[in-house]
Amino acid sequence: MTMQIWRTLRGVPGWVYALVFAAAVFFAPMMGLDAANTRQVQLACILALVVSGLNLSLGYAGELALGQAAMYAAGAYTAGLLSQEGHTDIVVQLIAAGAVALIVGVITGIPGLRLGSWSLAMTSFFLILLVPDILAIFGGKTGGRNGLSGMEPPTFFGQDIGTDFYYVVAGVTIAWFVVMRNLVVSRHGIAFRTLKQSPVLARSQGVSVFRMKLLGYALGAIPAGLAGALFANTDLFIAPEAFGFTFATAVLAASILGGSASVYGAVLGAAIMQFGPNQSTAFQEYALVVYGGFLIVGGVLLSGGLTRLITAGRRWLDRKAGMNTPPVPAHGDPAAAVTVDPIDGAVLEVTDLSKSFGGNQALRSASLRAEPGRVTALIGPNGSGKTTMLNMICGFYTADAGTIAIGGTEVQRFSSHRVAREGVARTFQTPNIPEHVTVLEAVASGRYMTDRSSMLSAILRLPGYRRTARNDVAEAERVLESVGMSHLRDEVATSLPLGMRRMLEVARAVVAQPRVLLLDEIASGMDEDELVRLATLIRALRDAGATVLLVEHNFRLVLSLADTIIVLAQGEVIAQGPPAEIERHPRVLSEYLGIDPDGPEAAEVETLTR
Ligand SMILES: Nc1ncnc2c1ncn2[C@@H]1O[C@H](COP(=O)(O)OP(=O)(O)OP(=O)(O)O)[C@@H](O)[C@H]1O
Repeated sequence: MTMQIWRTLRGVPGWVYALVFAAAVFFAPMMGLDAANTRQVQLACILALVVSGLNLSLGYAGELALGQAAMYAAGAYTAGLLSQEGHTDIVVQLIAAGAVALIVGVITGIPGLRLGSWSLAMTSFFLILLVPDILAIFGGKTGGRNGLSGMEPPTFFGQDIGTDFYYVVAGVTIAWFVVMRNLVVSRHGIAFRTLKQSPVLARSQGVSVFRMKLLGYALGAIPAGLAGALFANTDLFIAPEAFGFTFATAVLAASILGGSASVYGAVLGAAIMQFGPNQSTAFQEYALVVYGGFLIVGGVLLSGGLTRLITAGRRWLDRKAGMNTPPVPAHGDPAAAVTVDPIDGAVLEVTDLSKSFGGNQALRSASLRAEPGRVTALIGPNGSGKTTMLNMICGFYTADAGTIAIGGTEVQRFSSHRVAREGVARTFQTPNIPEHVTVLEAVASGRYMTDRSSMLSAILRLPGYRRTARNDVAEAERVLESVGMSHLRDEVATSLPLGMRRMLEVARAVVAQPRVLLLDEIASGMDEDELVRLATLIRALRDAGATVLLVEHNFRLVLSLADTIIVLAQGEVIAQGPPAEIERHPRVLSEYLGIDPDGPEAAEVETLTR
């Protein structure tokens, strides 16, 4: 019975719950909520806005930045000063506050992000410490440490808002959360998560890490600015203490406690904070201690905050209700034909490439050429430089000497996201898949550079975005079908077994319609069926016109797939040619396979590979 109710509840789309909750918050005063609690909900909404900004930059873009308190101050003082000057319209104040906060975010974010590592955390931390001093310097206008008073009550197109101000706060908060939700579920949101987990993967998909992190931080400034304007109009008085270090810690604690990688975590964290410690005046003295406690509970004990706990509970109930389908082997005939749209492959030409790491010469004047419509395999013993070669083609390392050309364009000086934009897609030796995304989302994320669509169009759900999102899903479903994994589309991608995670990586690279496809040891961990599927897909890609460069230890697979084999040993190309030639090459037999070229084993290799 209980499980039946659970199944029914799970059948209701998630947005319905969000809508009901939003309506309950919006209409709370009409439904009889008293004035004191209405004020608490209003303050919780304002805090939730600030926390959501931190979630965008910390939880999604992976950058610990505490500057939200400063942007909150920027928004509040912008609204306050406008109000003093007689500009009481709340719409004007909100727009101005959001814009000023955005400018503060961009200006303070650039140096912090340029320096990399912990720099943004440090610069944003100092920004908070500077807020009271900056306000004191402009004391004539801001009232300095005494605070800014003399604000006029807010108006809406000339009408006094009065006690209806609550609806403005609730309305702005709900609107922002819709915007944020639209953003995080879009391809840009997945790109943020990818970036957080693996900047290397994000770059390989054409994402500019600096630009994206700045965008996350700067976008997070907007709700903080809006919250500032709303806060300033709540009591028509603001003072520097409201925006200091204690507030910044409260925001961080709420974010971590609620779950920073979650839209709803911001609401949950802010609500707990507002209805818990913030309500009591006796608590002020111990504020930092309590926030520290929340940080420990949220960050260390819960790891992922309360939303993660809720998700785990939901999964547990799903399992109890028999709703979880455990990953099962791939569906369908592994050898079934796969159709791939024609691909405009590009010639990959590497000439005299050298690279050393300290005294270790990983590549010595190595050259290779991979052509469209052909599978070129790169083989060699462990440590011979194969992965280094792929990493250099992708722009992860700079060359000591030599050139790399894709379709005639020299790319050896390009940053890795620019190489990706030239049409290079790759898989990784250790599968690199963002956490908490579904199989379908993970595969579709490979299309980030295909059919580009702006963040604004994603936020506003414009027709262009809807079309791109539809194409992303259709294309990802099609490729998943061809690798027999379409039934796993809604599984958590990282929960798949190794062979399937590798296949997922191949699918993710394929949806990008790459002109050059680099596959790094994808066969290890795959079972026989998966190997057949993989071979079928690679042949289909080749026949569609892609340039495939395959780094592989599975010699049998290499011999059955490759048109040309290039053999590396100690960073040097020691042999290249068609499979029939390579399998008899004495140096390949002795250095790669460790077989005496004249012994009986050499003949065995030939029969094995027939
Ligand atoms: N980032 C790095 N820093 C220092 N040395 C490196 C780095 N990357 C590779 N090397 C060294 O370069 C040499 C070539 O390594 P690489 O990983 O390219 O070989 P590989 O042929 O791909 O080996 P495997 O088959 O084991 O993956 C090795 O000696 C390795 O230790």
